[in-house]
Amino acid sequence: MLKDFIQSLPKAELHLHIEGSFEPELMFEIAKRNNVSIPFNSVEEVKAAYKFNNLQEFLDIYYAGANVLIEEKDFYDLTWAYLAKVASENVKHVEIFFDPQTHTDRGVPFKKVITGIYKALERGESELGISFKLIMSFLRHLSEESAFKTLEEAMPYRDWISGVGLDSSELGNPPSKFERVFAEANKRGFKLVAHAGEEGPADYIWEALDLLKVVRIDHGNRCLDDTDLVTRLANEQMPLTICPLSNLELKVVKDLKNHPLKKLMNKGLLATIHSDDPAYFGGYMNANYLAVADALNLSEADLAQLAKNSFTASWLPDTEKHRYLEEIDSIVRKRPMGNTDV
Ligand code: HPA
Ligand SMILES: [Zn+2]
Repeated sequence: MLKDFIQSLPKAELHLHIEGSFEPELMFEIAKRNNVSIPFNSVEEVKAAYKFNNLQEFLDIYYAGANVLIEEKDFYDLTWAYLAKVASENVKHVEIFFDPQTHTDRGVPFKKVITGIYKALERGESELGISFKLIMSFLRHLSEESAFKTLEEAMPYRDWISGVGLDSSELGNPPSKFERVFAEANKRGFKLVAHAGEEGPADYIWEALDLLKVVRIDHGNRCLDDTDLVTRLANEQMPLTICPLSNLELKVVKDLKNHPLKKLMNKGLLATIHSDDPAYFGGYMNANYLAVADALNLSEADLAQLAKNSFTASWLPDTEKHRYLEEIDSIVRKRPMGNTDV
C-alpha cells in the first residue's frame, strides 16, 4: 500500500511553523495552567473554527492560538509534541520555523521562546534520533525596524539559529521590504529562506531570489505563471518547499487534483513536501504525501524522489544527505516490482 511505502521512507521536514503544530488538546492544557482564557469550550469547537478562505483568515486564528504560549515549558511541550508525532512518521531531520515577534510583541522574552524550543530539539535528537536546524522567521506584516530589532535579540543565541525566514501576510508585503535586514542576516552568516508565491505573484519569487538572496523558496506555487522564472529555478535547482494540505485549506488550490506539484516535478524543479501548520491543516508529513499521491496519481518512484529531494534541499552535511539518498534508493530496489514506476 502507498501508505506503508510513504511510512517506510525517511523524510526531512523543511517547512514547519512550530506554532502551527499547536494541537487543540495541548492548547487547552496550557491555557489552563497559564490561566489564560480561550474563546472555545471544547476541542471540537476549536476544530470547527478551522475553516479558512485565505491566508489571512488562518493567520488571525494562528496568532490567537499562540497567545496561550507564555512560559519556557510551553514552548518545550509544543516542540516535544511535534517531534514525538513526526518520529512516528519516520521523519529523520527537521528544519523548523519559529516566529519570535508573535511572542516578544506580547512581552514574552525571546530567551524563553528559544530556550524551550531548543531544549526540546536537543532531546529529540538524543532520544528520537531526529537531527534539526532552527529558522527564525520575521513577520512580514510588521516593520523592517521590528525585524532588525528581532535580529539583534537573536544574537546571544546565534549558535542555535541556522537560518532566517519570512512569513505571515504575503500580499502587500513584498520581499523588497526586508532587503536590508536580510543583507545584514547574510553578513552574520545565517542561511536565508522566504515564503514567496503562496498568495503573492511570481514577482515576489524573483525578489526573494535577487534581493533577499534566499537558498530556498517556501511554497513558490505561483512560479508557474512565469516561464523565465521556472527556467531559472530549474537551472539553479532552487528548492520549493511545497505544502499540499496547507494549499488546499487556504484555497491556494481549489482541489488537490489541480495541485501544481506534478507540473513542477515534470519541469525539473526541486520540489519537496511538507506540512506547514499541521494542527490547523489536518495532517502531518505522511498525510501530505498521501493526499497529494492520491490526488495526482503519484507513483512510488515519484514519492521516493520527493523524499530524496527533501534531503537534497536540507542543510545537512553532504555525507549525511548521501546516506539518506542511498537508503531511499535501497528501499526502492527492494520493492516487489523492482523499478516501482507502475
Ligand atoms: O503558510 C504560511 N504562509 C505565511 N505565513 C505563515 N505562517 C504560518 N504559516 C504560514
Ligand atoms: Zn509556511
